[in-house]
Order: sequence, then C-alpha cells, then structure tokens
Amino acid sequence: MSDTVESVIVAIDGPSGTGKSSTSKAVASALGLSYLDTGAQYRAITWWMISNGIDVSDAAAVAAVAGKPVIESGTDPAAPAITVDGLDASGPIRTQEVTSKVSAVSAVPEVRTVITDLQRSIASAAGKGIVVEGRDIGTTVLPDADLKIFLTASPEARAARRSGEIKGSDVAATREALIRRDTADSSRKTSPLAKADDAVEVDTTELTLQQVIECVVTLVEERRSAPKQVAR
Ligand SMILES: Nc1ncnc2c1ncn2[C@@H]1O[C@H](COP(=O)(O)OP(=O)(O)OP(=O)(O)O)[C@@H](O)[C@H]1O
Ligand SMILES: Nc1ccn([C@H]2C[C@H](O)[C@@H](COP(=O)(O)O)O2)c(=O)n1
Repeated sequence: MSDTVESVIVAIDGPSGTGKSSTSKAVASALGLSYLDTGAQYRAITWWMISNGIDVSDAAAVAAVAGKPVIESGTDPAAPAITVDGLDASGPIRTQEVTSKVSAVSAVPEVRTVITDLQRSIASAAGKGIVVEGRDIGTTVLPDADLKIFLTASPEARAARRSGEIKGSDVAATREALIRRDTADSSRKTSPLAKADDAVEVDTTELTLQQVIECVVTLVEERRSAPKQVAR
C-alpha cells in the first residue's frame, strides 16, 4: 500500500449565500488542498469592464473585450488573492456596483469561455488537489470532479447570514437582491447555476457552518477511501 495521498478534485456549487466560500476555504485548509473562488474571477472581469467604461448591458461590447484583462487567482485557502492586470482586485470586486452587474457580465458566452479555460488550467496545476467553488463547476468546468457538492439554504437563512455581515442592513432587501441574482444566474443560456446529476445536495438551512464543514470533509474522506471506478 502507498503512503502518498491521491490528488482529489472537489466541486462545490450552489446559490448565493449558501456558504460555498466559507465551507470551501475551511475544507481545503483542513485537507491541505488548494482553493479556487470562481465567483471572484467573474467579479474581477466585471470590475475591469466597469473600470474601462464598457457598457455591461451590451453583450456584444463585453464579448469583444472578454479576452483582454489578465486575471490571476491565488489558491491558498488561508489567503485567497486575485489580481487584474497586476492590480489587487480583492477589495473592489466586493462593491455593490460589481455585485449588481456581475450576473450580466457572466452571462456572456465569450466571458465564460475565457474564465472556464482559466479555471481548468488552475485546477489541473493543483498537485495535491483543489476545492473549486462556483455555480457551474460540477456541470461544466470540472464534470469529472471526484466529488460534487450542491449547497442550498432557504432565502430567509441566506439573507439573515448576509445581513449579519453588514451592520444595519435591511434583511428583506437583501433577500430580494439574492433572489434576483440567483434567478439571473439560473436562467442564463450558457452554463447556468445548476446541480449536477451526480452531486450530493446539502441543505445548510438548519446547520451551523462547522457542521457543514464536517459533513463535506467526511464526504471527501469517504470518496478518497472508496475504490476508484474504472471506466469500461
Ligand atoms: N451554515 C451556516 N450557518 C450560519 N452562517 C453561515 C453558514 N454558512 C455560511 N455562513 C455565513 O453566511 C455568509 C455567506 O457565506 P459565504 O460567503 O460562504 O456564502 P457563498 O455561498 O460563498 O456566497 P456567494 O455565492 O454570494 O459568494 C458568511 O457570513 C458566512 O460566515
Ligand atoms: N462558476 C461561477 C461562479 C460565479 N458566477 C457568477 C454568478 C454570481 O452571481 C457571480 C458572483 O459570484 P459570488 O462571488 O457571489 O460567488 O459570479 C458564475 O456565473 N459562475
């Protein structure tokens, strides 16, 4: 028997505020894996479009420049980093303006092609394995992932979690904004937010973050110890 642990690829998808980032970072840290936040990449390209005066409601204009920004993602779960054309984008990509425009930019097929290629190259370079979180990782980006998880939670729970991050925020308005973004992300033609047929669905509504992390770590360990399926 070999002492070396085989590389593992974990895809974690789900709607906004279900706990994908928090869970993915903690699972990657616990298991010594790399981590990739694909939402941050779509936010980064959106920030670049805004900064360069591109009208994000004009899909043809967005498509024409989709290949221009150079986006680089760090994969350390303890210090996730993202740069655009060499500039630190970790702060600017979290603004309300980027959040309100990211669904329009990420619906453009040319944008998805560029970002999907980038995600696949990062995943294939991760020696020990990687946890990749987003909306279409299990269905499109990494359909052969060793484990696929689809996180869900009620809109009320998700809005309460998000509102808890910002003092004095309006839970009802947060809930509406989350639902609006999920509807846009689920209804776009190219690679919509969706659960892969072979994903394990975990409803986190009544679970603490720690319980979700433990659940996913257990699923990864079970998958690692299960005999590999050999394609015939
Ligand atoms: N099970 C949970 N119970 C309570 N709070 C949670 C739970 N999971 C995550 N949270 C909190 O909810 C908030 C949103 O979590 P997180 O950013 O991980 O979600 P997300 O799915 O990555 O969201 P988005 O897709 O919008 O980036 C964070 O403040 C996080 O600490
Ligand atoms: N694989 C992905 C990841 C993200 N997006 C888009 C849709 C989201 O609304 C947006 C921001 O993601 P978040 O930072 O909230 O996780 O990015 C996508 O289309 N595909």
